[in-house]
Amino acid sequence: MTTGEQQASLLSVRGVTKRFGSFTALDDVSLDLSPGTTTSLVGESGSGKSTLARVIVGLESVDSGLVHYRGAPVRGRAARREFRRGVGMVFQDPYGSIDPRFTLSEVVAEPLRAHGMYGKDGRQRVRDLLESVGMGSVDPDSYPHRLSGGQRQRVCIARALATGPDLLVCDEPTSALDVSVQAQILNLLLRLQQEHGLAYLFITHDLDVVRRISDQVHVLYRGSVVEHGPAQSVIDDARHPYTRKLLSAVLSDSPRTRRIGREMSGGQAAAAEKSG
Ligand SMILES: Nc1ncnc2c1ncn2[C@@H]1O[C@H](COP(=O)(O)OP(=O)(O)OP(=O)(O)O)[C@@H](O)[C@H]1O
Repeated sequence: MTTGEQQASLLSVRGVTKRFGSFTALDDVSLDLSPGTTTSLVGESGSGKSTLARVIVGLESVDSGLVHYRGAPVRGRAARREFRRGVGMVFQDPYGSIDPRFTLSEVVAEPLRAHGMYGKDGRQRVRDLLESVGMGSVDPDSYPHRLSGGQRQRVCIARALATGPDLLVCDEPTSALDVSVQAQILNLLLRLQQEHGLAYLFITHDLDVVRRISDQVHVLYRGSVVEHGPAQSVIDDARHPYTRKLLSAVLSDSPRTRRIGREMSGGQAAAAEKSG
C-alpha cells in the first residue's frame, strides 16, 4: 500500500498476527476501512473475527503488525487516546455490556468522563445521545434492570457514540436479540451512520445482513483473510472455495433471514426502528 492509500483510509490494519500460546488466532491480517462505509467481517466460529475486532479497538495486544488510524500508527499514549475517542465498540451481549449498578445516564456518560468531555453540558449531551437512539422517553436516572435486550443495546450504542467517534466496531450487535428487534437495531445503526457519517466494521454470521448493509466484505478463515472486496461481488461471485462453502452453508434462505430482510426493507424500516 502507498502512503496515499493509507491516508485515504480511516483505519488500516497492516500485517497483524496474534497468538494465544502456540495457537495463531490471526495470521498476517491486513484490511482498510474507509470513512462512512460498512465493512463486514465474516467467517465461521473460531476464524478470528472477535480477536481482530478486539485487536482493532486495542483490547488485545498484537505479536506483530500495526494499526493506523487517520494515517498515523496507533502507537504511544497520545495516539492511543485519540484513537479510543474516535473508535467505539458495540458488543454482542447487551446484558453483559452494561453494569447494572449504574444508571443509564451514568453508563452513557462514562466515556465522556473518561475523556474529560462531560463538562457543563454533559447531562444534556447524555439526554441527546439517549434520544438519538430512541430512548428519549426512558428516565435517564433509572437502572437498566427493567430494560429489554434491544433497549440495552440502544444504550450501548449511545455509549459508543458518546465521544463522537467516526468508526464503530460492532461485534455481532444483534445476534443475542429477538429477530424482530434485530431489524430495529440494524435500522437504527443505518440511520446513525447516515446522520454521523460513521464507518462500521461489522462482525456477523448472517450473510443476508451482510448483503444489506455492507460496502466491503472480508472473509476470515483460520485467522487469515482469504477473500475481500465489494460485498455484492464477494457474495455473488466468490472466488475462494471457503467463501463459497460459507455462503452455501449460511446464506440459506431461512425464514429468519427472510423475515429480517422484510423488516429492513422499504417503508417498514422507520416504523420497525421505533420500538425495541
Ligand atoms: N483469550 C484467548 N485465549 C486463548 N485462545 C483464544 C482467546 N481468545 C480467542 N481465542 C481463540 O482464538 C480463536 C479465534 O477466536 P475468535 O473469538 O476471534 O473467533 P470468532 O471468529 O470471533 O468466533 P465466534 O464467531 O464463535 O465468535 C478461537 O480458536 C479461540 O478459541
